[in-house]
Amino acid sequence: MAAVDETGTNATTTGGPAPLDLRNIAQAPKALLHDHLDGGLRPSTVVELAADCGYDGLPAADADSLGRWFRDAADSGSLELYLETFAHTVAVMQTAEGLQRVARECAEDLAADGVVYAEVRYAPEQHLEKGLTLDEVVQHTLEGFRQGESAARAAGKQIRVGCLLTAMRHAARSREIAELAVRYRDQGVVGFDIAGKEAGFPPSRHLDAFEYMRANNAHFTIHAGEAFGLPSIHEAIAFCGTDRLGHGVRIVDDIHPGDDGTPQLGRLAAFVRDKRIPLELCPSSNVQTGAVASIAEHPFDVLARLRFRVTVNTDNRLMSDTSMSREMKALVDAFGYGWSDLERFTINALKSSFLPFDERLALIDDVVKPGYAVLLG
Ligand SMILES: O=c1[nH]cnc2c1ncn2[C@H]1C[C@H](O)[C@@H](CO)O1
Ligand SMILES: [Zn+2]
Repeated sequence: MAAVDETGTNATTTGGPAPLDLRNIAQAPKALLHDHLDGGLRPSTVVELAADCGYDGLPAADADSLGRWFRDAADSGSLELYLETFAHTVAVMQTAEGLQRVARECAEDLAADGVVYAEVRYAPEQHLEKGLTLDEVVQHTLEGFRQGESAARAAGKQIRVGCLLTAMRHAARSREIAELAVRYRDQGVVGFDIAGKEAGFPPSRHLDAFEYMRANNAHFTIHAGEAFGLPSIHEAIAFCGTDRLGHGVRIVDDIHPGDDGTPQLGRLAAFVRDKRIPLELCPSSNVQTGAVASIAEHPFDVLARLRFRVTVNTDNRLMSDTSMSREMKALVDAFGYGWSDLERFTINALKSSFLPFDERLALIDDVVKPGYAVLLG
């Protein structure tokens, strides 16, 4: 993989590290663990699918205005208001064609941005309004991901997409969705998750779903420690046995300066770090929902310096008007990271992925390390 500078020339010809600009970051192999299918549609696709399926509730008629509307509406300072914007994407993802197209474009867009491995999640229970069954929803989405992987390959880009099935935490279908995830584990579903409003809906409401996953040696992550703090993280780990934390950013509330000023970890933070529990951090999304005040004040750097298993994620590319490369660039600008930091975050993500171990290793050794070696110069 050749790195290019802003003029499009090959960075390796000049020697030394490639400039850390957006274009070169897009060339770097990246791994993404936390991206919502219904939060990553192209605005133009939302407009077209709405016309196809007769949805007349869109807040804007053309793709550019609609893209701006999503970003502005999601910039709400509250998770509850942020989540309201999904009504419009979910509305156009109710048919076989809609689901396949959105999944295909998701894989293509991530691949074009240099993502080589992605775990993309969505809640099948939200896509039954026009009569599809849960199984059909999963089958159409998996078919879309496979089509997107092939299209990316034809365009010279390599990507592997694993799917996570999410249950909505305010609803009562989590056990059913966990069973669905296990049923499709050999066809591209790599794990399970719960998402939605955090306050008032603790992860322990869904204990039987997590027990089912554990009983089947299957992987799961839990959105926790985003809009609600340490109790939610504690439950997700201690009672539910989560493999990873979706966001988990509020773990920083259990880290305080000691008498000599160095950060001291409370028991929960120490447990998360000791156990290498991955944090699926999503910087831009956290600013939009008010979980943190700005990227510069994001605990990402504190956690990275303390050697937590930090990973960089997009959460919702449409609502945050972002991409994997832009999230990385924002962190580079805020904290002065270099290529070796970005490589470490990428390897962290692959180590934490729900892929079989040998496949994780192959991506790290054959794709990620050689890719960053070129950029490091
Ligand atoms: O960041 C989030 N926190 C909690 N729930 C979320 C977040 N982003 C998306 N969701 C919800 C809205 C989607 O409809 C659902 C499934 O992808 O997950
Ligand atoms: Zn999320």
